[in-house]
Amino acid sequence: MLFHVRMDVRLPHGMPQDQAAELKRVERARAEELQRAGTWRHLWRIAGQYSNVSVFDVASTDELHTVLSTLPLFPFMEIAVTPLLRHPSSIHSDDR
Ligand SMILES: O=C(O)C[C@H]1C=CC(=O)O1
Repeated sequence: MLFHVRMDVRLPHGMPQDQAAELKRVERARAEELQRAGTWRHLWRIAGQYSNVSVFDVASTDELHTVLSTLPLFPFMEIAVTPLLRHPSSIHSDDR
């Protein structure tokens, strides 16, 4: 199942820089791991914002929730999820 996910990161203004840097480091490591596994299919920065649009490929909404809610930055993100399905006019033979 494919899901479009938008994440808006909202780190507290008072968060110490070293804590923010460590959070970003572990978030990046987890994001890379999920991309290598094929779970996090696309990851795009939204220009001018500390936000991304992503596509996740998971077996269920339960799995998506588990993946998203265990991201290191999860407590500091607003997340919007949109389920996707193949468009009938798509010329692509798979869902990639
Ligand atoms: O930077 C972000 O958009 C938030 C999050 C997503 C991947 C990552 O490394 O951090």
